[in-house]
Amino acid sequence: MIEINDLTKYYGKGESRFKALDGVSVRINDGEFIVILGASGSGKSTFLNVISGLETPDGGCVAYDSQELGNMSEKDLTKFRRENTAYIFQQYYLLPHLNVEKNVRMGADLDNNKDYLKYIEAVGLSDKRRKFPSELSGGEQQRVAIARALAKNPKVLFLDEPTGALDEETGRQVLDYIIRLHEEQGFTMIMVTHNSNIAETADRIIKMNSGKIVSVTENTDKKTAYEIGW
Ligand SMILES: Nc1ncnc2c1ncn2[C@@H]1O[C@H](COP(=O)(O)OP(=O)(O)OP(=O)(O)O)[C@@H](O)[C@H]1O
Repeated sequence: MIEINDLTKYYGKGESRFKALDGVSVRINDGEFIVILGASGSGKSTFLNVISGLETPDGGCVAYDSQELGNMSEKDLTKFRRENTAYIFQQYYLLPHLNVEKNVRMGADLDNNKDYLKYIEAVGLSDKRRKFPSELSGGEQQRVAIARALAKNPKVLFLDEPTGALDEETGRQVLDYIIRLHEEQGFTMIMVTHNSNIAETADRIIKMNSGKIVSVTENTDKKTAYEIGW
């Protein structure tokens, strides 16, 4: 379980000081799929970055099974993140001089996980494993990023607008891969998106506004990537 308690986060100094997170508390259960919705600037990415340990809060705390991130040294936090978490962004951040297999292997090596080929297969790219990122479509590149993230065998997968750069058809396809892999492998998944339709595929929906959580809703009618609007 991830326990998030009364987080605050400021950006800037003096008069331009801005409260990006304002007393955010919520508990996330193991294996849950959470979607975080909110207008631009509502603090979604800041929230994701703070709970994943990428950024430090100015107040409050984040604990994974009672291991508090704030009590860890920089070195321990880096190790914790490497061993337990993975990130998928709107941009794919693949290494252009490495082929698909080597990009994914880089993720796998972090966890001494040599079984990386199965992740390439899981995202349907076995026949393209020797191709370079520039030879792939946007959707295929994002699927490589998914395979790379999952090859780390993360306990928690963070996604920030994973389909934001994709057209509808490709976006649905990538979302379908993500949802199916989550169901098969049971990691916890926390996804930030502008697309409120995607919330219909999640277990719970967190809505944010002005750095605060305004609602947390249980989704009792989970849909697939192909059943939602876009
Ligand atoms: N590094 C930073 N320095 C200064 N201000 C920042 C920084 N990062 C975010 N902010 C500000 O904090 C607020 C929340 O930003 P955040 O990126 O978390 O919002 P968001 O809901 O994810 O928005 P979007 O949907 O547009 O990505 C915004 O007003 C933003 O300008």
